[in-house]
Amino acid sequence: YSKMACTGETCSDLTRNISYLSQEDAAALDQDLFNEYKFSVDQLMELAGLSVATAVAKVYPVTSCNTALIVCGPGNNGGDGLVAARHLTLFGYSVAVYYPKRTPKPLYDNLLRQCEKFGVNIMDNLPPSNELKNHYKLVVDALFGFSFKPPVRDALKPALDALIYSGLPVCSVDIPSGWDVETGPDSDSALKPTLIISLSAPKKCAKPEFIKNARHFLGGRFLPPAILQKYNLTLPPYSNQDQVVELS
Ligand SMILES: NC(=O)C1=CN([C@@H]2O[C@H](COP(=O)(O)OP(=O)(O)OC[C@H]3O[C@@H](n4cnc5c(N)ncnc54)[C@H](O)[C@@H]3O)[C@@H](O)[C@H]2O)[C@@H](O)CC1
Ligand SMILES: [K+]
Repeated sequence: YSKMACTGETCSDLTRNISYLSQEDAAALDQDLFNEYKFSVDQLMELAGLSVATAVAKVYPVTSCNTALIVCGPGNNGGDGLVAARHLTLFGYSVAVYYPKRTPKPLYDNLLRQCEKFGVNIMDNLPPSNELKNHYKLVVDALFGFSFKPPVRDALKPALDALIYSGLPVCSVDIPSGWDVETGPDSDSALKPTLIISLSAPKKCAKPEFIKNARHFLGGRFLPPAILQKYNLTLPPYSNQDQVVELS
């Protein structure tokens, strides 16, 4: 059982030497990367999406699971999903994207166009959730990330339900969609991912007590060392040139 120690907004898991970010700190860290370190969203999203595709391919190799559905939401979590869709295509997967609520910004328009050009199937409608198993081997949950505030609004409820009731392995980008960023799932019917790829640093909802049955990877290998200090973050080192590190 994990022993937790908390200082300010950050909690560290003493047995695994891992810190977990609050929702507020996750947003503040994100802003620091843009404002102080002068990263563009595109830069970080490319690395985040590449990490997601890399972890998915490690856990669900293309030799056994070659068809993936990616459900993308309206924010940057959805953008990570669009980037991952392109990389998974490059890794040999046959990929479909469902992106029901599109935010009209050049960033997302361009990522979507790239997906089309790479042969990703952009779908306007999903088959019924009980039929998804007939078409795909896994689903990537890129619906909501660290800015999500429950409960899910009606417009995106069907997309979340498709993830929950697909019966497929679910790979959640950064946080499992529908979960409170800090307190995790609110009921037994919440999404139960089989893989979580935390980006930059895990959020509090990714503590072991909430994600018992999932494999957990860290990705988004772009944090400057001074940010680790500022947010009092302890994270496992990446090996060599790896884009992801497994946390359990
Ligand atoms: N610093 C980092 O670690 C980075 C984070 N990135 C990604 O960016 C994500 C955060 O992106 P954003 O801040 O754009 O936000 P999200 O993608 O988490 O979601 C925001 C969108 O969801 C909607 N939304 C929020 N609550 C809702 C509800 N209850 N019902 C329906 N819709 C709801 C909002 O209106 C908004 O359109 C991270 O989780 C991560 O995936 C990466 O792209 C790049 C770098
Ligand atoms: K997600």
